[in-house]
Amino acid sequence: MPKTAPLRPRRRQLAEPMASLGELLREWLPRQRWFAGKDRPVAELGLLSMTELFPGCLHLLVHTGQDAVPAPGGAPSAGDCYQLLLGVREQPSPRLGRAVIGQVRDGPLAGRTVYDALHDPRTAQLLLERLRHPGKAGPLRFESDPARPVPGGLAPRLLDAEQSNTSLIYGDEFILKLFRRVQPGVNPDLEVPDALARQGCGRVPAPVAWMRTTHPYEATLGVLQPFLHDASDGWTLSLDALAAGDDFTVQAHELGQTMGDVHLALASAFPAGPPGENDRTAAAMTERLNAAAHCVPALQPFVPGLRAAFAALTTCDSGPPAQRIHGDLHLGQVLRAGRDWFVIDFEGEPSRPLAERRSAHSPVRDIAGMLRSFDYAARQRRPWRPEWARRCREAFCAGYAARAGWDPRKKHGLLRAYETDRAVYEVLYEARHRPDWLPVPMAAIERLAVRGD
Ligand SMILES: Nc1ncnc2c1ncn2[C@@H]1O[C@H](COP(=O)(O)OP(=O)(O)O)[C@@H](O)[C@H]1O
Ligand SMILES: O=P(O)(O)O[C@H]1O[C@H](CO)[C@@H](O[C@H]2O[C@H](CO)[C@@H](O)[C@H](O)[C@H]2O)[C@H](O)[C@H]1O
Repeated sequence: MPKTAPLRPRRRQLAEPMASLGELLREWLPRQRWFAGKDRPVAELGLLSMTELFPGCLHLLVHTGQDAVPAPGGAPSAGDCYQLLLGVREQPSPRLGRAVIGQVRDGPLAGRTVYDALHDPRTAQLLLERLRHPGKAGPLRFESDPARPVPGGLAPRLLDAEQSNTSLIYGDEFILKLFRRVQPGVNPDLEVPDALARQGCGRVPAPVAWMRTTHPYEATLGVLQPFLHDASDGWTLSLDALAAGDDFTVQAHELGQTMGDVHLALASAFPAGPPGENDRTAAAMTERLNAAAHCVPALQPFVPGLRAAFAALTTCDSGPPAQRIHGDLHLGQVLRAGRDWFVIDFEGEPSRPLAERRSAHSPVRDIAGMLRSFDYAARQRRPWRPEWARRCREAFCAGYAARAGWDPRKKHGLLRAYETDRAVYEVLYEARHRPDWLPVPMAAIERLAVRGD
C-alpha cells in the first residue's frame, strides 16, 4: 500500500504559492486543453492537497486564482480547483516528450523533473490496480462495484481527443475519465450513469470503479466504465455522412428515440423538479446573455433580438416538467455501435456550478443542445447544408416524440429560447477555447436574433 504525502505536509487550505513548482504549473496550466480560464493568466496558485500515490507519482489538487472577470454564469470567478498527477524523476527522459512540465528549482523537489504522469503507462497501470482493489491513500478513496469486476493486466493508452478532462483506455475494454476541474460534491458523471444502471437503462455505460477525495472537501476525481470499442461518436458519423452526401435521418430518428428513453429513465431515477417557471427561466437566460455579451462584444448587436426570444417565454406554457437531464448534449456525447446509440458524459456544461448541473431542468434544454449540434455539423462543409441539418433536426424530434410522449416541435417558443441560450453558451465556449470556431454559433445567433426560426 503506498504511503501518504511523505514529501511535504498537506496544508489545510490554500496558503502560500508553491515556489518554483508553482511557477512551472502557472505557466503550464493555461496551455492545457482542459484548463478553463485560458484567456487570463493564472495570478495565484495554491496547494490544496498532495498525496504520494505511488513512489514517483504525486496526486495534487491545486487552486488557481485568476483576475475577477465575470464567468459564464455572470458571477466573478472565485477560482478553480484542478486535479494533477505529477510524475517526479531525478533525470529528464526524452521518452516523456510533451508530458514534461519542467525542472523544479527549489523546495522539496529541487533539481527533479516533473511531468504529467497520465502520459506515463506505468502510472496508468498502477492507477488501474488501485481501482481494482478498493482502499485509501491519504484523503483519496478507491471504490468499485463488486458486481462488475475488472480484470488486471490491461494495457493502457491515453485517449487522444479534444477533451475537457483526461481519459485512459485499458485494453480497449475500459475507459477511465479523470476529472481535471474538481468541484465539491458528487460529479454527475458518476451519479447519473450509476442511477441509470440501477434503473436497468442499457443506453449509458455503467460505472465499474471510481476515485474520490475527502480533502479539502468531498469530491469525485475519476470514473472507470466499459469502453465501447466498436462504437463511433455521432459527430464523426455525421461529418462522414455529410462528406459522402449521405442522408442521416435514420440515425437521427434513432438517436431521438434513445434520448426519449434516457429522459424517461432519468425522470424515474431522480426526483422531479418544481413546476417550470418560465419567468425565472427567462430571467436566468437573459442574465447569461448579458454576461456573455460583456465577454464577447460580437454578441452585442444581437442582444435585443435574443432578449426577445427569452421574453417570449413568458407567454409559452411551461412545457414538460423539470427533471434531471444530460445538460451538455451534443453529437460528441453519443456513441453508435451497430444500430444502437449510447449516451456518455453526464457532467453538464463544464462552466456551470455543480449544484446547478445537479438540479432539475427542462428536458427541452437537451433537445436544443442536440438540434444545435446538427447545425454545427452541417456548417463544417462548404457549401453549408442547411437542408441536411433541418431534416436531421426534424427526424430527431420525431424519434424523441415517439418515446417521450411529447413532441418538441409543438413547443416552438420554448425550443427557440433554449436554442438561443445554448447558442449563447457556445459563443462563449468557442471564444474561450476555439476562437476559429466562433462563426459557427455566431451564425445561429444571427438567425435566432433576426429571423427567430
Ligand atoms: N464508454 C466509452 N466508450 C467509448 N468511447 C468513449 C466512452 N466514454 C468516452 N469515450 C470517448 O472519449 C471521448 C471523451 O469522453 P467525454 O466523457 O466526452 O470526456 P470529456 O468530458 O473530457 O470531453 C468521447 O468523445 C468518446 O470518443
Ligand atoms: O468537452 P465537452 O464534450 O464536455 O463539451 C464542450 O466541448 C464541445 C466541443 O468539443 C462543445 O460542443 C460544441 O462543438 C461540438 C463540435 O465540436 C458540437 O457538436 C456541439 O453542438 C457544440 O456545442 C460543447 O458545447 C462544450 O460544452
